[in-house]
Amino acid sequence: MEKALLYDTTLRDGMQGENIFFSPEDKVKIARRLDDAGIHYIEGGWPGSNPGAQHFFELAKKMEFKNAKVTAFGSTRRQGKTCEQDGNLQALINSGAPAITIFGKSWDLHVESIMQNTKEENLAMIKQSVAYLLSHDKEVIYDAEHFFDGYKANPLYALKTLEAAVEGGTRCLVLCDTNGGSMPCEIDTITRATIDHFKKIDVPGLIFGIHCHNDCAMAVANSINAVHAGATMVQGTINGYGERCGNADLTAVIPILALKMNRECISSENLAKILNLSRFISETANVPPVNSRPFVGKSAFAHKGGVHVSAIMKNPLAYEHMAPELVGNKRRVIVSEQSGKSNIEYKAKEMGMNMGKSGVNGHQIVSSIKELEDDGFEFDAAEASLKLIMEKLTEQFVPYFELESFRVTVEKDKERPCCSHAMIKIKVDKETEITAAEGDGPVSALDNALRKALTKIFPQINDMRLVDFKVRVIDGKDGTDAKVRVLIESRDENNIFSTIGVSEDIIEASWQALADSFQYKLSLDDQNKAK
Ligand SMILES: CC(=O)SCCNC(=O)CCNC(=O)[C@H](O)C(C)(C)COP(=O)(O)OP(=O)(O)OC[C@H]1O[C@@H](n2cnc3c(N)ncnc32)[C@H](O)[C@@H]1OP(=O)(O)O
Ligand SMILES: CC(=O)C(=O)O
Repeated sequence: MEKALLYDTTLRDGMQGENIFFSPEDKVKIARRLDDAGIHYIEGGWPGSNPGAQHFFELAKKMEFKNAKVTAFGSTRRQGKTCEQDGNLQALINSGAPAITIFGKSWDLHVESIMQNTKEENLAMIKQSVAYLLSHDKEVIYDAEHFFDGYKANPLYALKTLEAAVEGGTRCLVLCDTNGGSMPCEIDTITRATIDHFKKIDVPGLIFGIHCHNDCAMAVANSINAVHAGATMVQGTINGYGERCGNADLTAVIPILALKMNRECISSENLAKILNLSRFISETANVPPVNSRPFVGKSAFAHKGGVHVSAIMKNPLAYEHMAPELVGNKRRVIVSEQSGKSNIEYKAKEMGMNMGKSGVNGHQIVSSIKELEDDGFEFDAAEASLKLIMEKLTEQFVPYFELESFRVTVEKDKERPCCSHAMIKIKVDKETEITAAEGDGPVSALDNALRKALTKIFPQINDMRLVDFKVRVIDGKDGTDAKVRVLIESRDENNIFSTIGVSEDIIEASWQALADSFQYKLSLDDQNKAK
């Protein structure tokens, strides 16, 4: 089995992505998770760039890594300075990182018009900087910035820059598609030609790496093509964060290398941590996870079309390219207007529901759900309400409370902000409860009043809180008024669940979603007790 080396640059190139920021302490936590997942190199930042990066390397000196080597990133020395005079090279050495990655210029356009340098001085900068860092007992990885664009413009010079790095002593050349504009076939051809060139020179122990940006949505494909053409190291970031459109997403690259290309790079135990690693990093970056992200997204193994669900119930291979558990993900079935009876049967089993003795079958349930979706409901976003509807349709619904009436008032005067009050009358076990409460808004007042009424009888309600509230206006059909769809997300100690309400009136729609969340929470607790 051929080996692949996994090089993560989330903490450096990932942080060059818009809105991505990690404090040094965040970086420590992320580095631990990357190490725990078996990543081989963790690039911690550019110590010559900012105090935060330097602080991370101070913290990293005290850390023990079981799998990974920490790498500090920087550039070759500046023109007109010696290596000893170059603050950036000194900061790399002082970082204490055992490995150092420096980038140098491969494209004559950058050498001449951007650095306003000579080609010869650029070669000297590369060779001397590599040699200088090696003389300080560092492993040196050479990132050939813009290598593919440089090769296309002037192949002989681009190869000379790599030769300079090898003459300086590095044994790892990383070919970078810095602008992300290369196509997979170009990556393949140029990587092969470059590797063949160095085979003729015969440098013992020389390996190649790849670093791709995603400007043409090709970063993963280009990285995989480079490996196919002979590269060993793949640089990328978790979730594909990075400059402009990002880097090659390691949450896709790693499963592809391990499962599709049979490269020795990660144990199956660590591969199953990829989903949690992806979620942890998006949580730390405070960026919502992308549902459609291959392998690790919530929808990566979600089946919505009835034809698909019917088939995967017979054999998951029918619509899944791999078992979701291999990357820590799971299969999901969604019920919607695109469903057939199979979605209902699958869902009922998953929810631990039998179809009841009502004589209602999957076909009848699915057509009722299609009618509700036509009215504006959206059950793929509200599985708790879906369960309650299925219970109602199969005559298994046991209400914990019934609404008699509610009244909500909102007051505003020019002196004070808005203030909402709700009064609610409900029936629990033939007893009538009347309560009133205030809230920041009408839904919060209603939530507080219902909570107050139910807490006396069901104290477990206190474990549950409303965490998200979304309203969407849905176009009226057949000349009717526009409706609103309210989605509420609630959370208790162990569960997150979503409920839905639809009405022409926002308070009525909110009430439906709110009432479903309390009903669902109480039935969930009873089910758990019964287990
Ligand atoms: C492809 C990549 O993603 S490489 C990584 C890019 N990442 C970053 O830029 C983030 C960190 N950068 C920084 O904090 C700052 O840009 C610093 C500290 C590195 C440099 O800051 P400054 O000294 O103020 O320079 P500034 O950012 O304006 O310009 C970059 C300089 O580096 C030079 N340079 C660029 N690449 C290289 C290289 N490989 N070798 C030597 N010098 C280089 C440029 O020619 C320019 O030089 P100039 O100041 O003589 O014009
Ligand atoms: C080195 C690097 O980040 C690049 O070339 O894109």
